[in-house]
Amino acid sequence: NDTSMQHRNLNHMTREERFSEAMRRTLYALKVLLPREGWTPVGPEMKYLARAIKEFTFIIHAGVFIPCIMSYGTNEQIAKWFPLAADFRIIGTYAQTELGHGSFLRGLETIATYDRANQEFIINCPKITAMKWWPGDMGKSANHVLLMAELVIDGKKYGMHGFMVQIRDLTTHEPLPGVTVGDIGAKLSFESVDNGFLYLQNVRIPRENLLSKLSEVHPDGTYIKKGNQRLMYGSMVRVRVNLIAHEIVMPLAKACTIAVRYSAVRRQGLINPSKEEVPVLDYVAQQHKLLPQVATVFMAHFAAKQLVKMHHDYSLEVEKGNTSQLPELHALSAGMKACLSEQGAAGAEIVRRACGGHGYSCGSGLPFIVNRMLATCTYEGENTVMQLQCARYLIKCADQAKKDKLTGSVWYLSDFSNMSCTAQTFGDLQEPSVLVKLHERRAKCAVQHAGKKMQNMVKNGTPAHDAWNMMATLLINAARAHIMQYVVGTSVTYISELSCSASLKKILTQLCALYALHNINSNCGDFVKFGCLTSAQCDLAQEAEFNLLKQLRPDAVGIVDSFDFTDDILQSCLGAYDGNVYERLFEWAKQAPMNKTEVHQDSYQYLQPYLHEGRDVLEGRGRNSKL
Ligand SMILES: CCCCCCCCCCCCCCC/C=C/C(=O)SCCNC(=O)CCNC(=O)[C@H](O)C(C)(C)COP(=O)(O)OP(=O)(O)OC[C@H]1O[C@@H](n2cnc3c(N)ncnc32)[C@H](O)[C@@H]1OP(=O)(O)O
Ligand SMILES: Cc1cc2nc3c(=O)[nH]c(=O)nc-3n(C[C@H](O)[C@H](O)[C@H](O)COP(=O)(O)OP(=O)(O)OC[C@H]3O[C@@H](n4cnc5c(N)ncnc54)[C@H](O)[C@@H]3O)c2cc1C
Repeated sequence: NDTSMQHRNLNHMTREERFSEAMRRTLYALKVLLPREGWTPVGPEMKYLARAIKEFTFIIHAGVFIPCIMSYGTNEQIAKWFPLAADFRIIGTYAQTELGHGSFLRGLETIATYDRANQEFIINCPKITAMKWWPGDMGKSANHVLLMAELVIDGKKYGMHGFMVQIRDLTTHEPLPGVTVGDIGAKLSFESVDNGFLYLQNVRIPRENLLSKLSEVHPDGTYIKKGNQRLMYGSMVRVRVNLIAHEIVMPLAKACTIAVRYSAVRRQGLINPSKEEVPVLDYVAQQHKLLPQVATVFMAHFAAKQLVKMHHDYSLEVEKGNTSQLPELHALSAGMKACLSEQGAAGAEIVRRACGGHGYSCGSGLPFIVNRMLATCTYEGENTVMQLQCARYLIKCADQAKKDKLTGSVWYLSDFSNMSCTAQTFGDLQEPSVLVKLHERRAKCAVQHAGKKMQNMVKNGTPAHDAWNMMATLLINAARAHIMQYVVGTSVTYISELSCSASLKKILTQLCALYALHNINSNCGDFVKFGCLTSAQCDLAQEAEFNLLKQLRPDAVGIVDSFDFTDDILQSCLGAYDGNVYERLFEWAKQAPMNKTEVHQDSYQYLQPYLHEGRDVLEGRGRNSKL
């Protein structure tokens, strides 16, 4: 209710206005509304803040830079940098991606050379492709970066390390000597974020600015490893775990709220010719577009909660020096981020398109969501690369399953019990336990299929790396199948253990079954190819999905209302709670800058001569053209 937090209409603002407004609102929220002892930008309030603000800035500062200080810094370094960053007295970003490399981290070219005489690191981007490119908050906001660079001592390379580098003067905010920094320009979305470029030339930093939890350089240049070097990748794992809730589940929930509410209001066409126009939500085709996406919100939310818990438990173990869970967590977080961002981004576009022309209007609030969700398929690990990372782990586990009983998220790879499906009716296929088994069997077969294909190629003399490259599509499918069985399995467990009313549990169980059946029907080739379902059972699976659409239709609006987004957050003429779509759209359009004058003078000057000729002809004073 604080007017300082109300959103002006973003679509009618310039990019620079949105950048400034997001910064004002974010700092107001964090510094005025939230100042409490012990508050940190990575605390529980963030999920409320992320809900409460449609566009905020300092996402990387709060979501990546600060957690990295905690992950990579020694206690002394944390004590120095964390309070400054948590209180926004320094603004940082995570500068890893370069103009020439983003996915292949071993190819990064920025160099940090140790200067023993002065006990400093000299940071250099040796060529244009080494320039840091993309980091959020870096173009105009950040005065520090957590720079990921190749450490070099006496000509020897030690791999990627994290360095704290100041890039702007703390008084004037001007770039420091050797620093060329700026905004990378207009993007598909994230208008309020200053993703930036950073070119460093002979920038010197003290030895103490190497974040040294995992390794350190002594004054004489001796390099000491202090832990599992794969923890150097740990920040990416944490962000992949966290971004699912913030950047996939929540935006998709907003898009579904808008599209379902609008579909309940928008009347268009007839089902029964003798009756009146129907709300488009009565069309089964519309239900088939919208309701599986609503189900995805819930299932992704449940699976993400489980992943966050797994990451939390893993983090406690790492503190004790036990990193044994890291490979599974890396594979699961990479696969979940990739598969759920793929589903979420596609789902947001499906529901946008289901809103017809008004879904194409920025006044619907949907283009903002769709464009922003598209970025989740690229940042924090491009999806293909992430799926292949997940597949790499699955293939290794499938080999191990031949001799060991596996546990954790891959346990099903060593489950050799009879997994044939005996479903005789569509009701059988709505049973959670049947759906879980079907997904486990499909995943197991997909992983084994990809592995077998590669083994056969290698047996016939193909080098392993070529076999891997040629079977990449099968490997990606195996990763998707693995994640789908994880999402379905964890959701079924979560719902069964949820203490809630029977009516709510019934709805959640129906949504879970809808999500699983929609996935089966969208991938029935796999389910038949791997012998999970017969062709007749595939027909039953379709019948089962349609039956659930019918059962869920009456509660569709109530279900999205339960996401509880305010009109101010949705910023949607189609999704406002009162359903006054047309009045809101008209009011919104009238506020467009184009309409601040009746005649748009800048364009009218070009049109005027022709219009006056037309006027003269029509008023009998001019000659008509020969056309
Ligand atoms: C004020 C409001 C605040 C709101 C806060 C909200 C917070 C939450 C929301 C956050 C918003 C999100 C914004 C994100 C912005 C975007 C940021 C970025 O994009 S940062 C840059 C991200 N970049 C990447 O992810 C790069 C991807 N590439 C890689 O990770 C690696 O290059 C690679 C894994 C693809 C390959 O690495 P490489 O060293 O070549 O490894 P190999 O493939 O050879 O594998 C070797 C070995 O290492 C293991 N491995 C690889 N990665 C990891 C890892 N991350 N963790 C653990 N282990 C890892 C791999 O499994 C192999 O193991 P092996 O046993 O040998 O099989
Ligand atoms: C909105 C946004 C915010 C970002 N914020 C940050 C940030 O704060 N900090 C930061 O460091 N970075 C950030 N990034 C950069 C992001 O991490 C990279 O864009 C991402 O890692 C992909 O790297 P790339 O762009 O170099 O693509 P590349 O790695 O060049 O990949 C290009 C394409 O090649 C294919 N490909 C690449 N490798 C493989 C492979 N091994 N197998 C098969 N196909 C492959 C894929 O199709 C891929 O899409 C951001 C990016 C975006 C879009």
